[in-house]
Parts: sequence; C-alpha cells; structure tokens
Amino acid sequence: MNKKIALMPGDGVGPEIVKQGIKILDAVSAKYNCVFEYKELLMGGIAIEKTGHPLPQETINACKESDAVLLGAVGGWKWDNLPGHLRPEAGLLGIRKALGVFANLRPAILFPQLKSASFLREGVLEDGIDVMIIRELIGGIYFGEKKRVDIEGGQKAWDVMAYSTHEIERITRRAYETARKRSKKLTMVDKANVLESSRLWREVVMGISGEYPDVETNYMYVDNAAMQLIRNPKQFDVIVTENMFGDILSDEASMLTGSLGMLPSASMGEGKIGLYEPIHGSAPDIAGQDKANPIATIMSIAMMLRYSLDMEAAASDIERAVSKVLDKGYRTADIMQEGMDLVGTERMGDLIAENIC
Ligand SMILES: NC(=O)C1=CN([C@@H]2O[C@H](COP(=O)(O)OP(=O)(O)OC[C@H]3O[C@@H](n4cnc5c(N)ncnc54)[C@H](O)[C@@H]3O)[C@@H](O)[C@H]2O)C=CC1
Ligand SMILES: CC(C)CC(=O)C(=O)O
Ligand SMILES: [Mg+2]
Repeated sequence: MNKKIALMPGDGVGPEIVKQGIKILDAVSAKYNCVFEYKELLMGGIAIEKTGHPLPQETINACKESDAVLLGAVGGWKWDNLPGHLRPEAGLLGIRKALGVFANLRPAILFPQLKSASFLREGVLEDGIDVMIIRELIGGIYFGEKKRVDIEGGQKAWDVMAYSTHEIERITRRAYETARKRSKKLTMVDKANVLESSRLWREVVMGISGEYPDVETNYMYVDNAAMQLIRNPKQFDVIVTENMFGDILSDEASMLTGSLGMLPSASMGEGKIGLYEPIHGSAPDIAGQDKANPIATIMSIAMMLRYSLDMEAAASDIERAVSKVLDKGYRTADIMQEGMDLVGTERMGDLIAENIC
C-alpha cells in the first residue's frame, strides 16, 4: 500500500518539526509495512525566495495529487513588508482554499502528565481538558475584500467578513457530526450582537440544530467565550466558529494544554484529502535552535493517519508513544517542569519514534 504525502516544511521552525514528523511516519511505515512516498514542495517564504511567489502552481498540483498534506509553518520577519498577496501567509491561505479544506479541527487535549505545565490553577484542570474547536477555514474576513484608499488626512483600510448560507451549512453539519461522536454538546461562538454575518451564522445553526436533537446546542458571544475558556473550560465539548474567531480562540485554548507547541490540526473538505499542521506559526524567535516542540506536528500526523489514510491503529500508536515519552519525564523547554529531563526538538522526535512499537 503506497500513500503519497506532500510535505511543505515552510519557514522558521517548519523544517525542524516536519523532519520529526517524517521520523514518525517512517516508524509507522516500518511497523505496518506500508510505503509513504514523500514529495517536498515549496510554499511560504521559502517559495518566495526560490520562485518569487508564495504558492507556486506546481505545489498546488502536487498537493491535489497526494493522499494527504503535511505542513510545518510559514512566515518570518524577512517578508513582513511585502504586499499582502505576496506574503508567505498568502501562500498558506491559498493552499487551504485550493484544497477546499473548509473545516479546521483543532483539538485541545491536556495530557495528564502536563497538568502542572499549564498556566491555569490545577483545580480548573482537575478532570482533564478535551475541547474540539472547529474553525471555518476558507471564508470570512481572511478571504473577504481588502482595500486601502487615501482619504483627507490619511488613509482608510478595510477587510470584509462575509459568509454565504452554503459556507455556514457545511461547517455546521461537520461540527454536529463531530459532536455526535463526542459528548454531544455544540457551542456556536459568534458576535451576533454586533455583526450581521454572525446573525446569519446563528440563523443557519438554529435551522440545522433541529436535525440533531441528540446534540445540545448553545450560543455564546466570542468575548465571553474567550473568558469562559479560561474560567471553566470543562463546559465545552465542540466549539464551532468562523475563521478569525477560531484562529484566536485556538491559540488561547492551547494554553490549557501547556503550550502552543502541543496543539495539532486537521483541515478537511468534502473528500478524504486533508491538510495537517500544528496550529502554531514559524516561531522565528526560536528557529534553528533545536527548541521547538514537535508534538503538535506529530499529533497532526496521528490525525492524518486517522482521517485521511484509514490507519486508526497507527494513529493510536502515535498518541500512546507521545504519552509514554511524557511519562518517562522528557520535556521540551515550552512544557518543562521541575525534575523533568529537558530535550530538544530532534531528541523529542527520536524518542517518540522509538516508542512506536
Ligand atoms: N500556520 C502558519 O504557518 C502560521 C504562521 N504564522 C506566522 O508565523 C510567524 C510568527 O508568528 P507569531 O505570532 O510569533 O506566532 P508563533 O505561533 O510562530 O509563535 C508564538 C510564540 O509561541 C512560540 N512557539 C510557537 N510554536 C512553538 C513550538 N512548537 N514550540 C515551542 N514554542 C513555540 C514561539 O516561540 C513564540 O514565542 C509570523 O510570520 C506569522 O504570520 C503564525 C501562525 C500560524
Ligand atoms: C496566516 C494565519 C491565518 C495563520 C494562522 O494563524 C492560523 O491558521 O492559525
Ligand atoms: Mg493562528
């Protein structure tokens, strides 16, 4: 069984963490006697350097021909002054759109070994954390019209947040289906007291909620949700929300788990092909220093095996291997706790790969 995996290491810590991901896939390939055919592709700042564009057509084509796509992260100070459509981040938004991956699943799960690595009081984390944030990924304000014009006394700029009924319906159904397989509670997060797009979201979600009577539906404004995530994260099971709110809330939720370096993600469309990436960015402040936590990327590979490659047992192997390595006391700097063994990116990747057995 050969599976084609497109790799986009990207920039900053991206290549370092994707390298650890490949170690994990190689360990899975050895155990299950399957072949992963890797194809490394340019996207982000590295693509700008080599081709003048953040998302070459060849990258889009090769991703579409693969079974799954693994992405590191993109961006960096070097490209911060380029026009928006030529920045590394435009490549990232472009590949998500080109693959049609509208549903971005971002599970925030606390490994019990990391309770004291979290910044929250232990009491809040008593019975663990398991929140699934489902973020709409290819619509909303990141994709709406952007413009800047000269006006008297300065300039004016805008970014439009727009959603169609169809865009909301498909992510809502995905969220309900996910909630049905979990604790059957869906919280829709919006700003419907102010935004017209949020009011449309609410109407659509309310309409669809009747098809899922077994799932309890709640509605919450995003400012309150940001607060509730810290005050009482246990109240959440599945959160569904638009693109930018989901982006922000998932970085916040990562702190419940100890670090931004712990949160994986899977982005899915209508088909099986998925895009898998840690939720964090290129972390230029620690790039090239063997400091990045590769667990978010490695857990994203578990999601890839589960959702795109039909390898549930291998996905569980990876999750168990991460847990075993944490049990043995190994920590990268971002999740370091007293009395534990500090390891770098490479060593953490090696340890997890060795524990896949
Ligand atoms: N998916 C992507 O490719 C994303 C790209 N970006 C881009 O990344 C660049 C840096 O953005 P920032 O706002 O600094 O966000 P960031 O997520 O790269 O870093 C935020 C902070 O978290 C730390 N951090 C991130 N990942 C870590 C890991 N695996 N292990 C340990 N520490 C980790 C960083 O060192 C930094 O202090 C920007 O160019 C931004 O546009 C940001 C978010 C997502
Ligand atoms: C370019 C940004 C939208 C990337 C990001 O922050 C994310 O997807 O989490
Ligand atoms: Mg983000």
